[in-house]
Amino acid sequence: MMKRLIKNGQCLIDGHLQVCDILITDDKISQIEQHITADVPVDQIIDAQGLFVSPGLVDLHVHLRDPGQTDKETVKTGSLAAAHGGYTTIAAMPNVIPAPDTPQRMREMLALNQRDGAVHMVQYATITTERGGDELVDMAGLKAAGAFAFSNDGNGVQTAGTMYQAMKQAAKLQMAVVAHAEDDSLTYGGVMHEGSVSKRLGLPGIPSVSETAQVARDVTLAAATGVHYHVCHVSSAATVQVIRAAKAAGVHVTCEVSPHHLLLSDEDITGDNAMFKMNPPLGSEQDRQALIAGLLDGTIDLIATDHAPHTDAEKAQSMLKAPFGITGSETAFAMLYTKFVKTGLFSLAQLINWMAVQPAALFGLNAGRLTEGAPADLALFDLTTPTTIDSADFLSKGHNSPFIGEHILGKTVRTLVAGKDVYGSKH
Ligand SMILES: NC(=O)N[C@@H](CC(=O)O)C(=O)O
Ligand SMILES: [Zn+2]
Repeated sequence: MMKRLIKNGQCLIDGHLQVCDILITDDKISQIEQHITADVPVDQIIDAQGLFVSPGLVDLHVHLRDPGQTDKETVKTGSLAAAHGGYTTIAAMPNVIPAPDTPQRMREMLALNQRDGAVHMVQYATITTERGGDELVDMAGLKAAGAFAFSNDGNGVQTAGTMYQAMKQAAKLQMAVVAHAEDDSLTYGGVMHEGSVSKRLGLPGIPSVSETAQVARDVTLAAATGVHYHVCHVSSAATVQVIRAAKAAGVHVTCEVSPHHLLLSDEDITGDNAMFKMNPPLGSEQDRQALIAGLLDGTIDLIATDHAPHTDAEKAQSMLKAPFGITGSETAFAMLYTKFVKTGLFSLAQLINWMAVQPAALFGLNAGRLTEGAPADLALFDLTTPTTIDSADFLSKGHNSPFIGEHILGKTVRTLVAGKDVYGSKH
């Protein structure tokens, strides 16, 4: 038996930071007390003086590019990047090549995740074959093979009838449908949010109705089928309102917002810079305020990064040519802590609720809690020493972050998964 004692950390107890000691026995948390005087000798003492000891964060939306685009990321680098960000459980999106759209491909994907993942991983299957068209996957077979949920992320499901049939089957299997909502007939080849900024910059805009119209369709279908419908990276005020109304009507809908949509708006785009190109695009300042309000009133359930690494060469191109997506795993906690908790808009307990507790609870994952008997998945953050986000510190292959150079608090000091060090023990 391996016993490790985390001494003198600060834990959230009843919503407030209090000094605590945490005893880890093998892969579980065996005791949490203000002071643990180990009567049995421990194998190691980890000094957490002055550090925030958090339940490991849970990210329901990451892109690891493996197999198929390993110049952008691999399961190994992407999961290490997650660990660097304080995440101990991540859900990998299926837009890899080949996509996990059959039970056999799912088994191969899970074997790769198991072999190379530095943190706990769950895996999305696609909704349709090759993540497009209208041919539904073998949902029962994919569930039996170990799929976490179904998503065509990267693309919306264009045909209502296809989404309806997918939801019916997923409901029967008690699996969630996780939607990238985007109606392709409403995007007009845009590269950023359509509004005054896109006009000023002379760049083609994506009207936000491309997201809202599909979410409105889908909450109607979700009501009719009873499925758990989860909306990815909600980005506009109108979409928040559709989800708010659907929740009030009793539809089983949940949703996530990404850190970048909370932190940035199209007003931050001052020129043709692909570091600000992602899908859905950054909305207006009014959209950003509606996303914050949606989180605070419970319409938005959780925060997920949509970590989407691309190569330096791809993102050095014009907004017209570069691929959509920015990284997020390694910057999310520190950016949100610095910009929202330090400024008093969110409490630390709310942030941890959105980044760990809720994503686990809503999807039935055994994660996100710092309690006796829970898995020893922990992140230690330094909330007091100022640092600067430096791409040289990234473990991701991607450096496509608009937050490089930001001055932050909340650097990750150490991350443990199932009682083992996965980040920081040598740093
Ligand atoms: N968000 C993005 O801009 N890009 C994602 C796909 C996605 O989540 O839509 C990607 O895989 O690169
Ligand atoms: Zn998406």
